[in-house]
Amino acid sequence: MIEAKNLQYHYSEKHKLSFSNIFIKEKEQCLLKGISGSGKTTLIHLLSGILTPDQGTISINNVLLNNLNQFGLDKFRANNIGLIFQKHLFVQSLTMLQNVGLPKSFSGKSSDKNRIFQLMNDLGITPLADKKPFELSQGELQRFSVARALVNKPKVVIADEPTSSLDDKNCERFIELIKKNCDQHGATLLIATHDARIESHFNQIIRLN
Ligand SMILES: Nc1ncnc2c1ncn2[C@@H]1O[C@H](COP(=O)(O)OP(=O)(O)OP(=O)(O)O)[C@@H](O)[C@H]1O
Repeated sequence: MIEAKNLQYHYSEKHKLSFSNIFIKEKEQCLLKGISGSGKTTLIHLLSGILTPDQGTISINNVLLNNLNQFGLDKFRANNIGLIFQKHLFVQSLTMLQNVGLPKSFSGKSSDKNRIFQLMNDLGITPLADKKPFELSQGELQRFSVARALVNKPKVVIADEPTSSLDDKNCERFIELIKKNCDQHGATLLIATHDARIESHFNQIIRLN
């Protein structure tokens, strides 16, 4: 469940953003749409506790993020939210297998190799497991981002333009995998996107003004 009320955020005095209230029920799968600059990425960063709102409240699965300090937020995110970003941030000195396992160690759980390999097999990236991030293409890194986001079986998955660097085949594969995984684990899914290819897969659409 994702609930946001009366959210406001400003990057500068001249630039203030306010958002309509949002309520996404547990297990719902939803797209976040809006023209460029409407605040999709900002909203995703607020919902995942990366940015702190100037005003308003955010609850994820009935936990009020406003009540958590930085350490609490980081721990809550590692345990409960799978994030997929437009830009792929990986630790360059680690292999992809080690990178995918990182959320497990952040959340204080031991590594689940079966889960990691099952996800990498589903995404067709197992042969790249021993490579380092700088050796991979953007599309390959994107698929590793998906594996990393899902490794902890999060109850909420939030993605920002996850299919922008994928060809049609991998875009289709991504949507199938993410929807299937969210269904299997009862996770709520929110995807911010411009990608017309994925719209038909979702009934629920939130539009930002
Ligand atoms: N770090 C920043 N500093 C100042 N202004 C910012 C910053 N990040 C975003 N903005 C501004 O805030 C507004 C919302 O940006 P945001 O990236 O959230 O929109 P978006 O809908 O995700 O855009 P796009 O679809 O182009 O990715 C834009 O006007 C943008 O210029």
